[in-house]
Amino acid sequence: DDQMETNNQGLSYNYYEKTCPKVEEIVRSSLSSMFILDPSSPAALLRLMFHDCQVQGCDASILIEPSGDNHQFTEIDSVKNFGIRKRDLIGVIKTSLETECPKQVSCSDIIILAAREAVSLTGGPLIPVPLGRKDTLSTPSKHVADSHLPPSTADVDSILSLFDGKGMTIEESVAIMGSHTLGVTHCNNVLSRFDNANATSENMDPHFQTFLRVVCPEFSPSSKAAEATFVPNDQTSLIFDTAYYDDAIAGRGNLRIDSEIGADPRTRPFVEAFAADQNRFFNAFSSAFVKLSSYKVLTGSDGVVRSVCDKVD
Ligand code: HEM
Ligand SMILES: [Ca+2]
Ligand SMILES: [Ca+2]
Repeated sequence: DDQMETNNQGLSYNYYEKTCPKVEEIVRSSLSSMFILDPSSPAALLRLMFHDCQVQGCDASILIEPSGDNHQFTEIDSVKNFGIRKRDLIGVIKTSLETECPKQVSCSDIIILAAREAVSLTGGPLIPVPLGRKDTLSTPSKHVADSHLPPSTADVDSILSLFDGKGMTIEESVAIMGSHTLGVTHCNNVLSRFDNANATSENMDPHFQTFLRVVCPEFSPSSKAAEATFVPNDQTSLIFDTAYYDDAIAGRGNLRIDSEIGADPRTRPFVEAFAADQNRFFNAFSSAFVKLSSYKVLTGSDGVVRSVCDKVD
């Protein structure tokens, strides 16, 4: 029948059935070749989704390239977006989709589908995602991005309240942090862990601390060296698995949150459950992913389908 099943946010699981039936297939096949060329790109695309959704909702605002007078003052210039990479891959997929079904598929849906493939193609669950997001025409300021993206020193309290604001349970919040099973952290984001004056160094295995100090010696956090050196996010940083939770329990988390989540009495039970049961992690991750990717979406006439992802035209 023609009736569309829509969720609370006005998204639906068969949104492109008539206008671009092959959309999921095209995104998947474009990404599988891109991921072979650079196996670190799934991590970049998963983080890209989080940072887009966190600032003004999942509306592809993060792809807008600063131009003219705006330069240095827009979303992507925020220091919190340090390390965001591979935004251009969304544009490449968009170009293929414009050939197949012109002006139909939004850049914001492509970001979500790319993140979904990042998880699936690295060994995680294949998450059914509702579609129908529209793109924004307004560019958030650097200041807005600074205030909505979490600092690298975020603690358990702050992430629980951040994800609670997206309707997630504690179990789902612990699951979505499992995104750090992929990718890297640059030394500039790690150096605060050596600062014993604040609580950021808690729950750190001494051997792991030694490893971090070797990879990230005492450079200044703003130095080129600190921004050019990185550590893997878990022992299997190209594979979507539960090793992140083993590391959190053992005190081998790179960031304060990756460590504290393994020690805090509110989160530790879920960290242990996920370390022991991959299915339980994948199920909780999938429902958390749908909540995160449905956050403050534009639908219908509230937004547009931009024809080029990095420009508002
Ligand atoms: C809310 C608490 C979070 C904090 C404080 C946080 C912080 C960070 C930081 C500081 C990095 C390192 C960036 C770099 O040095 O290049 C990072 C990497 C990453 N984050 Fe998060 N993150 C959080 C939540 C999330 C969520 C919800 C996702 C996905 C849904 C995510 C996905 C990733 C991925 C995949 C990477 C690796 C990126 C790459 O290799 O390029 N993070 N995160
Ligand atoms: Ca956004
Ligand atoms: Ca992993």
